[in-house]
Amino acid sequence: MPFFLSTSATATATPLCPPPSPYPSPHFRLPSPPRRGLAFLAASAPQRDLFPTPRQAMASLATSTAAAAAAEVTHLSQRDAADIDEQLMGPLGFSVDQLMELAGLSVATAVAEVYKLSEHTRVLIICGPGNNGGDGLVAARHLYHFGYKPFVCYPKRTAKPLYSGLVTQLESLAIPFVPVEDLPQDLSGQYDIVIDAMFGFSFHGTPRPPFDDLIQMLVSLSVVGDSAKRPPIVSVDIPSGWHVEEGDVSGGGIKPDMLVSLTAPKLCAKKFTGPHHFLGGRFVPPPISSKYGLELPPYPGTSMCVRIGKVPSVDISSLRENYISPELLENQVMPNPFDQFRTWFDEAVTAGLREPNAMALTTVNKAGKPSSRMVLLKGVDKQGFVWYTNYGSQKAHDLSENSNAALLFYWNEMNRQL
Ligand SMILES: NC(=O)C1=CN([C@@H]2O[C@H](COP(=O)(O)OP(=O)(O)OC[C@H]3O[C@@H](n4cnc5c(N)ncnc54)[C@H](O)[C@@H]3O)[C@@H](O)[C@H]2O)[C@@H](O)CC1
Ligand SMILES: [K+]
Repeated sequence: MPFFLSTSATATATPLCPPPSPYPSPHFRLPSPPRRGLAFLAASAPQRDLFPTPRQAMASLATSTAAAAAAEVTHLSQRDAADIDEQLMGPLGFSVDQLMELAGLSVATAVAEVYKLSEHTRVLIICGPGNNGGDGLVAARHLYHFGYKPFVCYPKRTAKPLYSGLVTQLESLAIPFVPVEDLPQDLSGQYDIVIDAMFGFSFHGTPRPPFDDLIQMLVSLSVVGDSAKRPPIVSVDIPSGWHVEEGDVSGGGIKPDMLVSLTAPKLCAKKFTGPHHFLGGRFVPPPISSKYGLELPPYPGTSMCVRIGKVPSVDISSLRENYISPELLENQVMPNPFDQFRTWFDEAVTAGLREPNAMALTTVNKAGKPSSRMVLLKGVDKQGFVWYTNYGSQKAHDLSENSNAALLFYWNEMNRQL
């Protein structure tokens, strides 16, 4: 029969311990000796100790990622890409400004998803004369608003109101426009990301000046051995200079680290071997999907981009986050840890964190073997923290043998754990 457990085991703890950070952090102390451990209280609540929502969400994310990797994603010919463009902006009622805005936003969100602001701040966006360049101008604006520091190289400006408007918008943000001749031959020292928005699906032949030199600059960048020592290259829709269908025919072209395909990948994307392939341009209406038989991965939630293909294997030791938080000193925290918990919990809820009531519960059996699992907080008062479980669970067994337990809340987005 189900019941719930409440604990006051951590009532005397000082429950304030931010993740590793430059400021002094109070310690989490287990009470010594612990109070009356865990009280088994009769209740008729159903078993709720699982974590259905995030677990299901994880499963569905894993499934959709794997599905996207496994399923044959449609690749468009140059002709079909241009046809789709025409139909979107003809019978389907879109304007070029709208599509460009959504495309540029997709590029910016994909970049921000992979290259965290804390490690990649300065972004050089090299823009070409057509709509691919326009996507770059839009992405520059969004990246600025995300907190990045964009620099734009836009050597062949198009004298149309759409483009001059985008330039004015960037100028109003004091985003620097860098002339080609002012770019250093080696971009590594000055930029943390380089976005290639020179040419998209209308590119033909061989690149003409000044884009030939700019492409060579990116080629030299991509041959630097240690990828950690150079800015990653992000290509918008097509790696500039590649044949739209055949790819890098000469083998001497740009080797981007990331490709953001728009609407649907073009045929050349089959030759892309970099670690990050994303799809953007979340505007494809059903008449286009059915006419061209488009098989594309679903966009998760409200995202403007979705990863296509395999998730790259990560070097675990390279994962790190620079925590930037206001100072937290012991004399700033409330004397009663329950009051402090309530204040922080309310802040976590107000900040819109996903399941701020999720907590890790660690129990220990009579042999001293610890076990941890996630449970959901169901209440808190001066008596302690409440969650639900049933007599048959391992945690219930452990608690009946050993009343010591620990709880951990981890509110990553707020740099707080408790
Ligand atoms: N429906 C879609 O698929 C959308 C497409 N968008 C973007 O639009 C791009 C296509 O835009 P455009 O058709 O304007 O074409 P591009 O941006 O691909 O390039 C066309 C421009 O490049 C020049 N050019 C072509 N070959 C050259 C060469 N060898 N040397 C020097 N210059 C050369 C042309 O004279 C023209 O000015 C897509 O790749 C994508 O980035 C987005 O803006 C919006 C939605
Ligand atoms: K490009």
